[in-house]
Amino acid sequence: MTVKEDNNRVILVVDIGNTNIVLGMYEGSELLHHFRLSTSRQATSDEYGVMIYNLFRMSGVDADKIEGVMISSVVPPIVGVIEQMCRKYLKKTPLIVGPGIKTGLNLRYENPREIGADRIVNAVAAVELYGGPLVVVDFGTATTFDCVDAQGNYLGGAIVPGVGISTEALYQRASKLPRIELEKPKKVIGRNTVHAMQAGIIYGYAGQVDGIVKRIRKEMDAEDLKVVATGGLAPLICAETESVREVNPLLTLEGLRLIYERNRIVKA
Ligand SMILES: Nc1ncnc2c1ncn2[C@@H]1O[C@H](COP(=O)(O)OP(=O)(O)OP(=O)(O)O)[C@@H](O)[C@H]1O
Ligand SMILES: CC(C)(CO)[C@@H](O)C(=O)NCCC(=O)O
Ligand SMILES: [K+]
Repeated sequence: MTVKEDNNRVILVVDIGNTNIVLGMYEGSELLHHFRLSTSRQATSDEYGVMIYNLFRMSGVDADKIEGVMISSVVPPIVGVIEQMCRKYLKKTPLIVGPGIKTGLNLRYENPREIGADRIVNAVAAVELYGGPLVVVDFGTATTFDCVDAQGNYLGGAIVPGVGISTEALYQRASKLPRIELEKPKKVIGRNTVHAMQAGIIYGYAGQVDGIVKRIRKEMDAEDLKVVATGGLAPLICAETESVREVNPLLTLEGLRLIYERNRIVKA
């Protein structure tokens, strides 16, 4: 790994999800490193501090070079723990996506505070990279659909049980169904249990995306709607969709970086 010797500022972005905490280190617009930790509701700020310390050491980035930290969280109890970790180990007070943070979007949810921060962050990145009108699909713990029109209005969207949790429920609740490897089966008509489950999950989720997108396109009256996807399972599912044009696994980190830049207070 290369160690950057220049004095350029580095920012740390942190996406706290229900399954994973994803961290990215950016120098300017360049993503130097990214890491995925499993979300632990028990871990203390010191335990997260040890992880961060090791990640910095492993990647050869000097923690003193961190100019600032931008966090989004959809797990309320963890954000305070990570915030404390940043203060103690990085000597930085992080910015947190929420009220008071500029996103550049006009949030048209009935109650904007209710929108998951990750959904806002995805929408910000997608608008910047692809331009509206668009829909972002994120295959995380939940699969989320977020719509933005050509004027930058965040319109809302849809929330579906995610691929991982629905597959887990099937295995937990049906005695004869095993835990399976998620890979594309050769045919949609499965002739054994594993192939039948793989067909149902992969083609089912792909069809769900195409079906919801079709309705969104109609409701937004946007023939030119762009469909962008992110999240761990996006490549697998989206290869089977007709509507998804772009898969960008790092969309949420990009969004956090953009929001940081829009809210950065330059110290004299
Ligand atoms: N190969 C796989 N087989 C089965 N389930 C998987 C696989 N890869 C990921 N998952 C599950 O899919 C879900 C989404 O995974 P992913 O890693 O994209 O989460 P994430 O985007 O970090 O989610 P969040 O942001 O909500 O924490 C998780 O519940 C995960 O356990
Ligand atoms: C839907 C999830 C769980 C996806 O991570 C998250 O965005 C969330 O908790 N949202 C809050 C509800 C909403 O966005 O309307
Ligand atoms: K996510």
